[in-house]
Amino acid sequence: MRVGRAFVLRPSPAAPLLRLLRAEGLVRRTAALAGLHAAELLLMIAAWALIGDLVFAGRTDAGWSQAWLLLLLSIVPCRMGQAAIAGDILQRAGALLKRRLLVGALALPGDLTRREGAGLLLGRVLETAAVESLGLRGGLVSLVAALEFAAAVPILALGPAPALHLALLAGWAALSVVLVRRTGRHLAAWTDTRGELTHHLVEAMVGHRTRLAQEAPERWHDDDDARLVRVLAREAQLNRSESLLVALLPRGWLVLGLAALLPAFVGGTAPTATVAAAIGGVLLAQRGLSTFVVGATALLGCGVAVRQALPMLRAAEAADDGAHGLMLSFPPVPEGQPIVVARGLGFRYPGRERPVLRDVDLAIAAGDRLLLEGGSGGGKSTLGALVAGLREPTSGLVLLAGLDRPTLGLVGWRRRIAAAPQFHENHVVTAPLAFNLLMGRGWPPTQAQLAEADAVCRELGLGDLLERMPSGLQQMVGETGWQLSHGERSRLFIARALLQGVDLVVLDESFAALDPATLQQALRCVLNRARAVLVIAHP
Ligand SMILES: Nc1ncnc2c1ncn2[C@@H]1O[C@H](COP(=O)(O)OP(=O)(O)OP(=O)(O)O)[C@@H](O)[C@H]1O
Repeated sequence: MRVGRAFVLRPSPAAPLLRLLRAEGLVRRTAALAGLHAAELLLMIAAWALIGDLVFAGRTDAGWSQAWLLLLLSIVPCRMGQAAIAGDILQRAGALLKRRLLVGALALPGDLTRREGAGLLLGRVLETAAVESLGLRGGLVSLVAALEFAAAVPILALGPAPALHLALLAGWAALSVVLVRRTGRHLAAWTDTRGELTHHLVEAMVGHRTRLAQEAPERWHDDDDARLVRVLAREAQLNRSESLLVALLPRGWLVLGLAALLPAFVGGTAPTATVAAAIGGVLLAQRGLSTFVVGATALLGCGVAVRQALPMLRAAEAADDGAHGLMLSFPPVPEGQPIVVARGLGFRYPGRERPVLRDVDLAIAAGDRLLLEGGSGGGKSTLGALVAGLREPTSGLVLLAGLDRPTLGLVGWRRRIAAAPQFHENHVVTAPLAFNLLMGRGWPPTQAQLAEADAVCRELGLGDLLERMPSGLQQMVGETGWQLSHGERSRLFIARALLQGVDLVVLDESFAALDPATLQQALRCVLNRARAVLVIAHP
């Protein structure tokens, strides 16, 4: 069902980013900022050139001094404009970045979150704060440094040793790049070891109760010291590299730049005005280098953080691509009509030699009540995840109401099929019970949705629980709230899937924790309420 899609021309990967930046007015604002800074530099150079001319010509009358003052004063509005625009850019770009990261964090593929583990992902999220603070400021500061550097070049060209000065400046710029890259490597290594430490700590905390019960106390902190020593060693390397950058680059240039003027001083051949111009150029380039060190250090931090945030930014892009299902309408599939049709379906987990599923044909129609049984590890949950759109097949085709996944997008798929994954894959969010039940329907809920949630809970045998909870449906549940029992949680998961009002509900071992009488009651509720259901269970 990819008809027509092959003819859509894909824009370059930078195009969506540029579109976003344009939409936020960031390109225009950055150009305005660069313009104001260039104006400030020109005014400053003109002011100093004017005063230099006057002093060398011995003319110090009031008119010229007033012109000089006027030039200096015009710098003030330039500076004010720059500060206002820079603040505006930081605020807009920060908001844009936060939005993208939030979209991306929720759209991360399930396998990636599982593979990396909560700790490493938390580390990534924390690092992304640096993208905003360091990246944006670093970018603006580097822009200023580039302008100062560019302004120094023509001024040095006016001096008594233009070729020597420009060659030295080029060499020094090359050295700066080498030192910055070296610092970047140390920063990346330090960030990686720090991320591993965060991951280790989070894993230790998540598994805290198991470790208390199972692990010998003398082994609780086995690895901690070694990890900490590794982080500190990397940090020391980074500090040495940064010190060299900050101390050597601007000051080294000042010494070299002034030393290059010595022959002109000693020989006394060059006109004083050209020597003064060259000193001005050396000082301006030194200012550019100092600014560059600040900007480059910030940009390095940002680069490392972007590397961490990349999966989230990519996932945000994929979510944009997968959101076209929003534009389609989803009338319920009529009784007897196919909801899901799969042909030659296959799935192999990355890194595994053999596929878990091979050549599966499957058809589920509106009104069907299906039971999928099989031994442990046979691939039942994997098939359920493929049907629910939580995984994509490695071969074969799945159609949902006649459309394929690229056409519907994840959003469209979710509008037709709801899944209650296995217990260890499902989660009670720390929030009111009502939110946990209706999170698939948007928030805040209507009175009718709340009444429906209440009715489904009672049909599933959760009436007693609702009576016992002081705040009923508004009771906080989850890790730090009311602790639901195993059987209560599994019925919450069933209710959550039923309340999404979709064509097909996939329930993966959702009844395993229930006693026989409660199981019968829950099954009756599911059979009454679901338009079609696929139940996965052990024989
Ligand atoms: N992320 C993964 N990476 C590699 N292999 C996996 C992954 N998830 C599952 N498997 C393997 O795929 C096989 C099928 O798993 P699946 O969970 O689909 O089986 P199941 O029939 O639902 O099993 P059970 O009844 O025990 O829940 C198992 O051998 C499992 O170890």
